[in-house]
This record gives sequence, C-alpha cells and structure tokens, in this order.
Amino acid sequence: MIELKNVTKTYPGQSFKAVDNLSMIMETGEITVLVGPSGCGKSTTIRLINGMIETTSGDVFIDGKNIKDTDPNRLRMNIGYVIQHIGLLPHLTIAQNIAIVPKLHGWDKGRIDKRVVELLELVGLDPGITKNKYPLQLSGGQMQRVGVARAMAVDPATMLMDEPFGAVDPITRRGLQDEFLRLQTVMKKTICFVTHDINEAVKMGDKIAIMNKGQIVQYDTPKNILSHPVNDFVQDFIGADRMVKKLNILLAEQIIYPIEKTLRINESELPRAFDLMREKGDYHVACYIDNAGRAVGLITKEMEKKLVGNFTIEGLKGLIADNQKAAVHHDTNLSDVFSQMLEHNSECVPVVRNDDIIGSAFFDDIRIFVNKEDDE
Ligand SMILES: Nc1ncnc2c1ncn2[C@@H]1O[C@H](COP(=O)(O)OP(=O)(O)OP(=O)(O)O)[C@@H](O)[C@H]1O
Repeated sequence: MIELKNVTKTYPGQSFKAVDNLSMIMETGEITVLVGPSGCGKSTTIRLINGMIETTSGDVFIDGKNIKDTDPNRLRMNIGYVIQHIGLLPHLTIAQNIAIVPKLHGWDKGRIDKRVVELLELVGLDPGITKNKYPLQLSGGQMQRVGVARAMAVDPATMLMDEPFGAVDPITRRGLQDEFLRLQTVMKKTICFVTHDINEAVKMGDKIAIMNKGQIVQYDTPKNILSHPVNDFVQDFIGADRMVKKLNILLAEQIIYPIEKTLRINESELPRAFDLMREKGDYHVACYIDNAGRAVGLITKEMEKKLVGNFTIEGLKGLIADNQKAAVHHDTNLSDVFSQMLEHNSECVPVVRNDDIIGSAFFDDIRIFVNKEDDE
C-alpha cells in the first residue's frame, strides 16, 4: 500500500504548490491512476513516492513505512519505475539494461541471465533475438516492453509508471496495455500509474484520481467517475462520450440472460421452434440443444424475420451457426459486444465461457443497463 499524508511540494523558486496537501491511499495489488491536465502535479507525485524529490511537507508511506526512514538508494532499488522515454542506457545491451537493478541487489550472473530470459518472455519479446541488441536497434514498442521488464526485474511489490506507454502509436499502445493488464491479474502489484489520457486511465485503473492544480478533484473507481462526475471540471475532462467509455469497462456477464432461463429446443422440435417460443412466453431467445442435451446455439426472434416466406430447417440451422460465430466471452467488454452485434447484424449474441454457452446478450439490455447504471 502507498499512502500520502498531507503531501505538499513547492519547487525552489516557485510561488505555487506543484502538489498541494495531497492525502490518498493506493491499495495493495491495485492500479491507481493519476490523471489530469499537463502541469497538474502527476509526475511530481510519483517522484515524491520514490524519493527522487523530497516533500516540502507531509509524508509518504510504503507498506506502512515512512520513506524518510528508508535509505533513498534502497528505496529506489525496491520500487519498479517505468518512464515515458524509457530511460534505457544506449551503450548497454538489452540484457545489461535489465540487469542493472539485480546487480545492485548482488545477484550472481547465472541468476541474472535466467531472470533476463524469463522477463523478456514475460513481456512478449524473444530473448534469443533481443537480449544482445542495443536499445536503438529496437522499435518504440519493443523499448517500452524492455522498460517494463527492467522495472519488474527484482519482482518489486510496488511499481511506479509515468506515462509508460506514452511514446508509441495507438495500436501498439493498446497491445501493451492489454498485455500489462494480463500480467497484473497474476502479479497483483501495487501500481501508481500516471497518464494524461482519460481513456487509458479508465482502461488501466482499479481506481482513478483526477488531479488539477496539485490537488485531487475526484478519487474513485472508473465506473463511479464516469457515472457521477463530481463537478464541471471532471465532466469536461472525461469528455462528452462518457457513455462510450462506460461500455469499455462493463462486461458481457453483467447483462447476461442466463441459459438456464431459456427454453430448450431439440432437433425434432426445430420445425416448430418459433411457435414453441411464443407458446412458452419467451419469444426473444431459445437455446438449440444437440442429441446429448448440450447447448450448441441460440434461436432468436430475429431469425424468424430473416426466414419469413422461406422457412427451412437447413436455413434455420445456418442462421444458428452464423449467430454462434458472433459469440462473445463472458468477460468481453460491452463495447466489443456491441461491435460484434453490428458486425454480425444481430441483436442477440451467445455468451460463452470455456466454449460452453452460458447465456445470451441482447442489444436492448446493453442500452438499458448502461442507462440504469448511470442513474444509480
Ligand atoms: N523541477 C522542477 N522545477 C520547478 N518546477 C517544476 C519542476 N518540475 C515540475 N515543475 C512544475 O510543477 C508543476 C507540476 O509539474 P508535473 O510535472 O508534476 O505535472 P504533470 O501533471 O506531470 O504534467 P505533464 O502531464 O505535463 O507531465 C508544473 O507547473 C511544472 O512546471
């Protein structure tokens, strides 16, 4: 856990406070994002946490220990630090760059070599190809990965990331974010992550602190911030498309209509499928089961419309198979579920977990759910 208690920083010669009486807790195992306009004090805060600069007043605690009581070099050796411009030393190979902190910790060569290979694999780089190259022989995205690998070298519990994916193109950036989030589900590190991009904040943060003029304006989960911006500053900062951003953080499983509630229709019942659905009072969706009783697809109300005047069993099976191609995983975000619906021209798609259909997701439910969440 990182705790800031009444932290203020005034740089020498400045009349204003770069960080102004900041108090906050960044929980263990979570990503806390600091976001805000240029000059609001994000980087200053991160530098205060690893002791690169000293507070004018107030205290920073890491896992309950005041950093003033820790030797600054030791403090920094035990915190992973990733910065926008990577900070790789150009005259050292990738392996040597990653080895810097393990060396300071006194690791032997065998242990370091093994760790370098492990880390490069972890961040998606081929160690055989990468480890003996020099930084300038890598692409921007590859360098960022090395930056992350280097920060994780001695497996620190705390990581500080200052615009870590800032210097790459949007597609590479999205890939790096996804991979880092995947790693974090396993690593569960305590991370302070700085960005000026609200979309990145919403995606990466368990919690987001929106900063302005050295102070926190709102500190909450992405969902709550998007649903309930506390004032016009936050409202403007998160932008007019906050509903779209919300779709990015809500998941298919949150709107799922479970398969247990759905009428089951077997092969012999297929010719009367739509009549049966109407009779049972659930005309929107039914589940098509094979001879073993396993759900293999959905039958939806829209399929009847598509087959009007031309109903055949083969035609219906074709539509069921097409709909199955639009299936989404239970943890797919609603924005991707929505795209899938548009791409497959379907208002209802199967939701799967480990290849089993566990329910269906409806376009209308996305709309209703997002609006309802907004009213809460
Ligand atoms: N070393 C320094 N000396 C004097 N003033 C500084 C120093 N570093 C930062 N500042 C000032 O402190 C304020 C906060 O800067 P900081 O870099 O923390 O903001 P930031 O939110 O990280 O901005 P950005 O997104 O542009 O990096 C700014 O007004 C900046 O000009």
